[in-house]
Amino acid sequence: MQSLQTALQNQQTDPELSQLLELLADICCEISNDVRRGALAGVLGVASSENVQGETQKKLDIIANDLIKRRLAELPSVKGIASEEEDDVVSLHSDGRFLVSFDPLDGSSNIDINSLVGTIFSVLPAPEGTLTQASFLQSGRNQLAAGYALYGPSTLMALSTGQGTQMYTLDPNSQTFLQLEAQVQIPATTQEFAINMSNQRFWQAPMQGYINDLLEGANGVREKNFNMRWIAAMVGDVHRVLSRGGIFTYPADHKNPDKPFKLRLMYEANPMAMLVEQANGLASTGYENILDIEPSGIHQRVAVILGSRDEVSHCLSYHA
Ligand SMILES: O=P(O)(O)OC[C@H]1O[C@](O)(COP(=O)(O)O)[C@@H](O)[C@@H]1O
Ligand SMILES: [Mg+2]
Ligand SMILES: [Mg+2]
Repeated sequence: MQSLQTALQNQQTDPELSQLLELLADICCEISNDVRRGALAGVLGVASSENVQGETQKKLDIIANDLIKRRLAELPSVKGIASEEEDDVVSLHSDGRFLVSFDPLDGSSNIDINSLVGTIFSVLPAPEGTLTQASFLQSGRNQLAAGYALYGPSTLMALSTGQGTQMYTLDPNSQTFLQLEAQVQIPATTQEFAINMSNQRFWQAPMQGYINDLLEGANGVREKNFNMRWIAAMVGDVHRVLSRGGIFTYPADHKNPDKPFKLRLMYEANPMAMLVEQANGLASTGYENILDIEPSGIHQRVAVILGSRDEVSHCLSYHA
């Protein structure tokens, strides 16, 4: 198995970008060690704070955020960062070439039940001039790299630099990532969907119609049965989609009129959309390809429908 470092060299990745991705991998390895030690490392439970989005922070949200911020500051090529757990962007090196957006810990509600969590990251080119929020407001098509680490029974990492999506596994002995798959391919068809069904009555008509037809299974217009999975961590649900196909969606809902969408564009939807598209899948809001969205804010939220190409297209036909 080739190491992440060798794989990036073989792909002729820009050396400074490789250095950044290797650092991100190293940081994820450190977070993985904290997650594994759990209560022994004192990382479980809630912190006494809220993030900019009014969500209660878990200790591990803050620990992971501070670790990523501190370690990325070591690299002169990083101009600034944006994080789910930071109100504003953070300036690092004024001459840096890269911007990094991240969700330090995705699936926070899973931490205390010892279930799947992960870290999601996205790398953009840094525009010239002073760093502001506007520096980050670039469409997902501009991403130089996107990836996630999944802290599960083993620690895995999915990564794309625009040359397909690769999957790596963490070797706990050498503390390095080794390549499992050089070209992840999401099957075009599926019989598996992922959605938080408890929000059903709050969805808009197109999603109501689509999910109703899935639930009717072999007796309905789809003429086949569908299975449902919901991990409650996007990183886990997207990992399943990359592993064996499926459709994952967090659609618009009117449960809370001030918050029609759940997932954040810059550090959840965009990096996952890149990984999925690079693995032959599709990622849309229902009306627009996620990677084509021109962002309006670093914490902007969007509807997400992603996964197996034919199934996502089928779902989009309800939105047409
Ligand atoms: O609570 P719900 O509706 O199941 O939402 C789960 C969704 O929320 C998230 O956990 C949000 O991410 P954070 O944990 O980073 O806030 C997604 O990963 C996941 O898909
Ligand atoms: Mg998240
Ligand atoms: Mg998070």
